[in-house]
Amino acid sequence: MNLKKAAAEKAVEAIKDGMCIGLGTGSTAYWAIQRIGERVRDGLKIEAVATSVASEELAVQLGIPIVPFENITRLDITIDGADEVNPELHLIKGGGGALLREKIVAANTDYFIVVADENKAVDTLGSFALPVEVVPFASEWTKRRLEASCPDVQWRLKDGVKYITDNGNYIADCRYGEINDPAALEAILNSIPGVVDNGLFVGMADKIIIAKSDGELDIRVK
Ligand SMILES: O=C(CO)[C@H](O)[C@H](O)COP(=O)(O)O
Repeated sequence: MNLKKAAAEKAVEAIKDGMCIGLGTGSTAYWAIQRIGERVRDGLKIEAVATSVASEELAVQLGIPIVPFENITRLDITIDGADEVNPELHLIKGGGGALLREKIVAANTDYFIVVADENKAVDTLGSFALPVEVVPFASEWTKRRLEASCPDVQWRLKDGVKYITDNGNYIADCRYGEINDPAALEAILNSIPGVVDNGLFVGMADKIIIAKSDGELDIRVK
């Protein structure tokens, strides 16, 4: 059974005619976009924005109407994946490098649905290295500031060079171990000059759909 697909397809059931939809990024959001594409082919009337170039390209291939961000003021529903979800519905995101656009989109959405397989459910956030998006200017200085609060900070690399986000920035992957107060850490990180944003999504998810290997869906709501 494809757990990511099962969670994603359940989430897509919430989409109705006339809605503006935020499309997430990653291998779980991929299945949501595929299903939305099928429903559009069957006559669903929606408009969408995407949280990454990759998701936008996929949506366009599938015939999902993509509109400029400036053309809409608010999204009805966004469906996106996560790297970790905790029992309070707080998240770590950004494993795919799209955390900034994902957070902007989630923050401007009325109902943010997170889809995941059971491997993403944790009691305490922090096993997954927290992605922090950093502007390239003086980035080693910013990294040193991050190291003041985190024992293990590594630049994300792609093909041996620093990974560049869709926004032209770097990602520092920060291993904190257990993150017991995500809201406090989010505020600390975002107060460091040079940090654009970080992958902690605190209090943003309205619903989390976790597909389990026994075939059940674990659905958590705010
Ligand atoms: O935050 C993300 C991308 O920036 C993804 O939603 C997250 O990494 C989960 O990815 P996947 O569904 O492939 O496991």
